Amino acid sequence: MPVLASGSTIRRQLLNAAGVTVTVSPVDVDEDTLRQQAEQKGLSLQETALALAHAKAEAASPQHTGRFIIAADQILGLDGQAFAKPADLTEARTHLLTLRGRTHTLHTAVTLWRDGQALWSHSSSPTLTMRSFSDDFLTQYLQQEGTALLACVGCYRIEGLGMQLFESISGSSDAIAGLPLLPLLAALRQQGALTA
Ligand SMILES: Nc1nc2c(ncn2[C@@H]2O[C@H](COP(=O)(O)OP(=O)(O)OP(=O)(O)O)[C@@H](O)[C@H]2O)c(=O)[nH]1
Repeated sequence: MPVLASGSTIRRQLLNAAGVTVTVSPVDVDEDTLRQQAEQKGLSLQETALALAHAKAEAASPQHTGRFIIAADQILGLDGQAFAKPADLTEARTHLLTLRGRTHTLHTAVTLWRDGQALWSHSSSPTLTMRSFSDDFLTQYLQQEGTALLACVGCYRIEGLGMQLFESISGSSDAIAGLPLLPLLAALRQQGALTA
């Protein structure tokens, strides 16, 4: 059974729904410091997301010898500026007002490790254009979604009400939710962790 080195509920749900049972084993890496170091090295947001995914897999490795470890990371980019998950609903409102009527990118990376080695990784950059929703809609949306939004880097759940925020989307809904499934399932088959 692979290990999912993530505290993201939707990542586990996506794998379970696709028939992949995982052992959830979140890790505690200092994402802010790693992001700052990546920026100082001149890494792109996409490269930074991949570096963070690797850092999470590496942190999980010691306690899961011999097992496949799946780790992922997602950074929202708007005109080159990175957004992290909101600290509270006030910040979520501010984020959504900034994203309103504009196109942002979800730089998403996933990696597969075993015994301290990276076996495979993949990056995906869905782009999403938010419609110019009204202030009334935003107030209603925040009231309905509540603190569940604090777990979402874009302050939306694409699998639910979040879909009402958008004018257009390019990319798969699983990549938007934080885990590019088809490439990961192919990698798990290729490594013999799933039946081909
Ligand atoms: N439910 C849901 N979650 C989303 C969506 N878009 C982004 N997310 C979540 O936003 C989070 C992005 O932050 P990350 O730093 O990659 O992951 P995390 O939540 O900190 O969890 P770790 O993997 O333990 O670091 C992930 O949990 C994604 O699953 C969405 O549309 N729906």
